[in-house]
Amino acid sequence: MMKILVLNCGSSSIKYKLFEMESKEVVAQGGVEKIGMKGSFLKFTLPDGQKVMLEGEILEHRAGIEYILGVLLSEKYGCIKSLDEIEAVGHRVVHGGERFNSSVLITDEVIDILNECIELAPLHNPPNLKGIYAIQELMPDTPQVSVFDTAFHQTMPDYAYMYGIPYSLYEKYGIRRYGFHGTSHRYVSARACEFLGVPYEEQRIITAHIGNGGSVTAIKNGKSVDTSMGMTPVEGLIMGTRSGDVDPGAVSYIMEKEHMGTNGISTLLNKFSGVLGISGISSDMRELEAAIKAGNKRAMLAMETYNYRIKKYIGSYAAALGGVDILVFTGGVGENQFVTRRDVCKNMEFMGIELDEELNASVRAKEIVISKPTSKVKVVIIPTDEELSIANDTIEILQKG
Ligand SMILES: Nc1ncnc2c1ncn2[C@@H]1O[C@H](COP(=O)(O)OP(=O)(O)O)[C@@H](O)[C@H]1O
Ligand SMILES: CC(=O)OP(=O)(O)O
Ligand SMILES: [Mg+2]
Repeated sequence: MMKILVLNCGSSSIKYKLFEMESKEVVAQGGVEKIGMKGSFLKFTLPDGQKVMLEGEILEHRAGIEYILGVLLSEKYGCIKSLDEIEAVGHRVVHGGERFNSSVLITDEVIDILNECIELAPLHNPPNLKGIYAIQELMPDTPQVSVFDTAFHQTMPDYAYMYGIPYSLYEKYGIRRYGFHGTSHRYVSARACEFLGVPYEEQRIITAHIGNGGSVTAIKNGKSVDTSMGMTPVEGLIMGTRSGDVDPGAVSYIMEKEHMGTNGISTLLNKFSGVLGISGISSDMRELEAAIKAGNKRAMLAMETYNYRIKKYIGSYAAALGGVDILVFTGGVGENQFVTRRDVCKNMEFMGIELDEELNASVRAKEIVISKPTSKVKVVIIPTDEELSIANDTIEILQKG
């Protein structure tokens, strides 16, 4: 029985899923949170759905992974007898720069390149690398695979990824659009075509991955041709705590007025902006909805701004693609929150989008068509599964040898 461990190592957290690959079943899942902080813990879900939380002093990523492996092996909560049962480990790696257009087996050379990519993603790549190093130490004979957020978007044409700044900055520092969430955009777009029974290589698809972070991607004939996130995951949509598009002139103005340095402005735009920043309430759409119901005006404004930005990206990508065949909603918000889907699709009949509003309001988190039969654009919900996609890539790379 072939098992694959998938790891998503963030700055202070590690999420994991262990897959049984014959059945594609998740046999264990959970995560470590608050690494290096007070009150760190490991939380996981047992096969019967029961949640368990174990506190522990988890000072760094290696300790977190050791803790996870310990639980997988434990008599009480475990599901494996030996680490040898884990055939390979697949990692979510955020930034692969221009060097990777698909998933790869991790070698010393790959690790060197990942280290070079740290400059492009200082918040994301270092913890990803820590996870890779920890597995090298704890399971030295187990192959590891790196699955990049950026890889799927490497097919973008140059005119879509260039910024309007001096070309020398692209040459010197690689400043360009890279795009993220590629594993999700690739998975849901392909899955939508399977579900609808149409050939992936012949569709114009817009995928809206709307979770805590969010991005919209234009996909033509199976290839990403544009995406809303940029050199970093802060561009594009308004997100839970990230600003999305802001006039660069406003950024330098804020820095001057508020006496902010580069760290200050980065924290402001990444952690205190977006839905949280506008509403002053929360980054979580469920809490925003509750506040709207209670009559909070700024919560309402945050929601409208958020939905409007998604609509604008869909309109611009329809232009980029020369029309749309399929519109996919995914991610925590895209799958669950019907209000966002409804408002984004409102008054879009001119471009062939006719949402079945009643159906839309009654469904969540399952594969379903939510457009009317007469709608030229098929609007679908496809729950994303980045971890399964990473596990599938990992197996594929192993089998290629
Ligand atoms: N039932 C729901 N209704 C509305 N929004 C939801 C619901 N469940 C989750 N969300 C939203 O989805 C977000 C998490 O999305 P997710 O894709 O899981 O994020 P990430 O993977 O980036 O952490 C939450 O912050 C919340 O705003
Ligand atoms: C890369 C990235 O932005 O990921 P997330 O939106 O899941 O935080
Ligand atoms: Mg996400």
